[in-house]
Amino acid sequence: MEVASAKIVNRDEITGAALSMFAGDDSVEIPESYIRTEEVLADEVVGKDEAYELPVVDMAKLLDPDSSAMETEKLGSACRHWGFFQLTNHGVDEAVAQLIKDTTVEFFSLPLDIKNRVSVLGKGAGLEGYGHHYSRGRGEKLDWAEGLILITQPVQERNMKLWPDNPPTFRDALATYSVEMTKLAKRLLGFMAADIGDEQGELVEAFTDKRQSMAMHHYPPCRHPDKVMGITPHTDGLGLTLLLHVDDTPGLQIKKDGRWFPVRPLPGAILINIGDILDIMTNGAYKSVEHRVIPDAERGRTTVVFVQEAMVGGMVTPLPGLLKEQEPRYKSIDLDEYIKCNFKALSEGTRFADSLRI
Ligand SMILES: O=C(O)CCC(=O)C(=O)O
Ligand SMILES: [Fe+2]
Repeated sequence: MEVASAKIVNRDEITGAALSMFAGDDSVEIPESYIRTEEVLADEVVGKDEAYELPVVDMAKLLDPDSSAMETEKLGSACRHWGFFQLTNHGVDEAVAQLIKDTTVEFFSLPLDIKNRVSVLGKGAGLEGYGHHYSRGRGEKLDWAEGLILITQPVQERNMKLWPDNPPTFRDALATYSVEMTKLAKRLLGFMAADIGDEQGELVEAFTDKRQSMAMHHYPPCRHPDKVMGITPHTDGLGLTLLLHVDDTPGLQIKKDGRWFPVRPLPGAILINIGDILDIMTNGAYKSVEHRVIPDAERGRTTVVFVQEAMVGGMVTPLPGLLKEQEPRYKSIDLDEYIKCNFKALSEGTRFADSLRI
């Protein structure tokens, strides 16, 4: 990540005490810094008794000329109304996906001193490395999770000192999966472009050869899931997010019409969501939607999340082609400046993209 942005982000180190607590050691009382019952219970969670369906988009149908138009409409509707969808038949090599899943589980199961070799506090790290997620405003409460964040593309921006060499498969598994995510994002963006009427290929171009980063999250089970948060409510500040569920433990919740909708992981699917930059680039047509994670009472949950950045000529801006027929709904801003402001706002518990609205 940009060195400039890295300094703004505050991530706490994972301590031995935190890991014992995560492991369910009852002699360790959950410290105040993790307790946020009021926040967890503040808004209603849609229960099992209410039927709802998160959009599912089928890449095979997008690619088939007979069904492509209808499926593209479905994709567009998901991006406009939910900001999230599960992508099936995504074409990511199964062995590549399995290897990154196994590698992620292996990494998190290593002893703390080994994981801390790539700690957020070491080797000049800021945003990158192993530790807690960012502390985000609201009294700087800590999330009930351990995580590893790394820049994966462009290759010359990789901070190899923070790429674990244990498990030994880690580096290759991540590099290979990163290429798959780049390809998948590009393919998907092509259909999004068709949906928003971007005829000049501006959207795909905006994402081509831009920075990609990844976050691996491990949310240990918590016997008091209404007291702690796995990840604080947020929208994704960057472009497009692609999330791989390593297991079938639920936990992610999406905000819609003031209520939290739990996501039921769909085996084999990749969960896609719109980040703030993509919301801005589509001039507000696609929604970057708030989400959070609540740990499960019984089972741990692990995810591998990839994030693609985007810009047009160095700027975060509604696509110029769209502005020929629409008034801009967002101000334009230099990408580096955007990233700095985005992380600063995150650490203050606010959302920078809101301040760009016209
Ligand atoms: O792990 C998850 O389900 C969500 C992770 C997330 O929201 C993020 O990395 O931005
Ligand atoms: Fe997120």
